[in-house]
Amino acid sequence: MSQYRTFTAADAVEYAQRFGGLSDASSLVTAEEVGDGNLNLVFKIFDRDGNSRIVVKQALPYVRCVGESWPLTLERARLEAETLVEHYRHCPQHTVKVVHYDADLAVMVMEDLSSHRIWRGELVQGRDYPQATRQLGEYLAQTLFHTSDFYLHPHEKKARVIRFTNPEMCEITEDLFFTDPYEDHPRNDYPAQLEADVAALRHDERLRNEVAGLKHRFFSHAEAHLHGDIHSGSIFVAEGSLKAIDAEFGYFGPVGFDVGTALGNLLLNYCALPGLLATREAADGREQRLQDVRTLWLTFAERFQALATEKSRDRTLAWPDYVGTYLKKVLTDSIGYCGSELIRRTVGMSHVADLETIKDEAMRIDCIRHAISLGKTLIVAAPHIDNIDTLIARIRQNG
Ligand SMILES: Nc1ncnc2c1ncn2[C@@H]1O[C@H](COP(=O)(O)OP(=O)(O)O)[C@@H](O)[C@H]1O
Ligand SMILES: CSC[C@H]1O[C@H](OP(=O)(O)O)[C@H](O)[C@@H]1O
Repeated sequence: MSQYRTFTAADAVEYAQRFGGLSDASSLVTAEEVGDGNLNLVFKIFDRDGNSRIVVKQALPYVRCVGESWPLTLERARLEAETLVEHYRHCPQHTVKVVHYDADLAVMVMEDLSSHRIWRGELVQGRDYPQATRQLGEYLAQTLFHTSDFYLHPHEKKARVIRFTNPEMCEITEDLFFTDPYEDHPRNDYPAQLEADVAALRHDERLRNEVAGLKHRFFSHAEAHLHGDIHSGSIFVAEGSLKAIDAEFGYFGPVGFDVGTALGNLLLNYCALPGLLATREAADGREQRLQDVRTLWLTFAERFQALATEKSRDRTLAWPDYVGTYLKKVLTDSIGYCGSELIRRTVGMSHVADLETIKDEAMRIDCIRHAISLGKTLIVAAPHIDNIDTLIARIRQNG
């Protein structure tokens, strides 16, 4: 019989006292539920002085933003905790530290990142964190290289693919990214004024063919242990610091999916900036986002290449030219998945604050239209773009 029960604030305090690993645990007295994501409960636990000290996250047996009509596996708490532990092993400087995990209660306790802010909110305000994209590139290179066939023994890799098989969470991505936006689906959600733009996606044969390929690779290419949902709302930043959280979509999939999701969220902000900031600041912000796209890819690719040169364990994959050949394929995938993130966040059910908070309705619709059009362009162009400067030129051409 499962011990699972949904935590109250009092339960979360008691749990943090027992399992938070703090030497002054009895000073923890109150909790506030701060979850603003689509799926789970998140409690900040405060001490007597009102300082937030530790965080307790619990999976609900359903999708929080929809309700009990959409049941969802509690197993996602294990997948999240174990993915974060694994990523922390390879990149502690850019991964939240998990202190404790409990399968029966679907709860994990983790370090409190209240000194940081969620990156998306900062991007929406036009606040720049100059080191963030370099740090994100480092996180992606370290976590994806060390969980790939370049590094892991083939037996160990296969055992991990099994341990991190994540069918229910992957199904959400499979549907929301690659199916719904290209069909007339009730979960889709976009302004009526964009009906013609969205209908055109359904009838674009080249686009549909590329999206089929992206979904097929998401199903079948177990290249590395992905974060699985590395958007700017899953990343905390502070001056000189970046930490990834929220890894419940973690599984072994195509490396370009993580890189492309991260790039896509920079470009969602790029599309939204004209609606968020005054003309001059928006133009500067957009230039900065394009530089961020460049820095993110180059840091990821250079660091992955260096790790492969230094640490590849498989003698065949260690052939000096091979990592370059592989990274070209990763760039193609990344551009495709980046385009699919732009489309699923505008046409599909799950939207982003960058676009949703634009106050002027006509401007908001223009920005969403731009994101859809850029997403479509990138998905179709991806197989023909073989370097980052061509990608940036293509983004500029699109407006
Ligand atoms: N370690 C943490 N420290 C401080 N706040 C956190 C931490 N983890 C999550 N949060 C807060 O909870 C919110 C939701 O967390 P998230 O992991 O994104 O939930 P979900 O899985 O529902 O998307 C975050 O946007 C952030 O405000
Ligand atoms: C029905 S889940 C929709 C959406 O929510 C997840 O994001 P988050 O956990 O950060 O709120 C993920 O991106 C899913 O695609």
